[in-house]
Amino acid sequence: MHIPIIDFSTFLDPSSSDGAKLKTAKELDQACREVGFFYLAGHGIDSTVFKDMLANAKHFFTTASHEEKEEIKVKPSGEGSGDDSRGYRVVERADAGYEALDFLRELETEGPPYTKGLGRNQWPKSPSNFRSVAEDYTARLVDLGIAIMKAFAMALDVPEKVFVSRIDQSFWQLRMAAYPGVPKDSDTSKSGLYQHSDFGILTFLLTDEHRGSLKVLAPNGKDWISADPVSDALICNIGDMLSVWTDGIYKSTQHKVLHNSENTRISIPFFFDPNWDARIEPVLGNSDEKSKTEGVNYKDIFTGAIKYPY
Ligand SMILES: O=C(O)CCC(=O)C(=O)O
Ligand SMILES: [Fe+2]
Repeated sequence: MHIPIIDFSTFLDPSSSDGAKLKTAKELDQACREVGFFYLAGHGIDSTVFKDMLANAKHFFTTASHEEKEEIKVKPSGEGSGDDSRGYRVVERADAGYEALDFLRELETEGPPYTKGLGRNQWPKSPSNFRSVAEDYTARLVDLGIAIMKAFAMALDVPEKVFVSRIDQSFWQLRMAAYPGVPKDSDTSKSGLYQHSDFGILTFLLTDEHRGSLKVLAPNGKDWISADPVSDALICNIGDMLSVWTDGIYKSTQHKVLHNSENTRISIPFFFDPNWDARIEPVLGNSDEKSKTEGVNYKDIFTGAIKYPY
């Protein structure tokens, strides 16, 4: 299996012809049907933004004190300003080990107390540009997510508004993760993330230079392929809800992290998800009954996926 590199610049360029845009959209479409993963180049985001994001995440995980981390840790919903999902957490399980910071779109809701997912973000105080860099990055990826959905609509011959009206207030989630370094002589890695598929629409992943940590399941269901970083490109993958939306034509491919280096690995997934109130139903009228589902409500999927404590 080969993870293709898609140059998206033609689609983003307003002076491109419809024919040229369709060609790019079809390349994307093919990657989503066959692999469910692709590298996105020509996305228009300056590499300094990537560098700043990775540097700020590394700064927080490697230099923040225990107290600073505790202060912004994820708290249960109903307790103070907690909502189960935003802030700092440590995962130490048999099948996963990492530290994470999660930020989500803030909806205009009453509170505190907050219900699951509907609270407010908790930002590290240092470095001082942490929040502005992350918010700038988020704004760029929200625009990119909408543009890619337009490309999918074009390639699939679905009216653009069917997709756009359900993702134009995307309930995005920005995660910064640190997978701990693993001592050379240790025989099992406790640094990683169990096999899974992402539950939303589209994931944009930015990682540091470590190779061999992210593994993607090949279509034969046996081989694991390393999805190593490609300079200045984002690693993208399809989530379960887009797979449902496209009658199973786009693959939400299984993947996992097994980190074996002696150094901390920084990884920053951005989950581009539907609007909080969106209902997603298959749109293609695919005649294959096996791929048919009734459809799903995003907020049910999200609240089902967030299981506090982690
Ligand atoms: O860190 C990575 O490379 C991937 C993380 C991931 O798959 C996830 O958070 O869903
Ligand atoms: Fe994932």
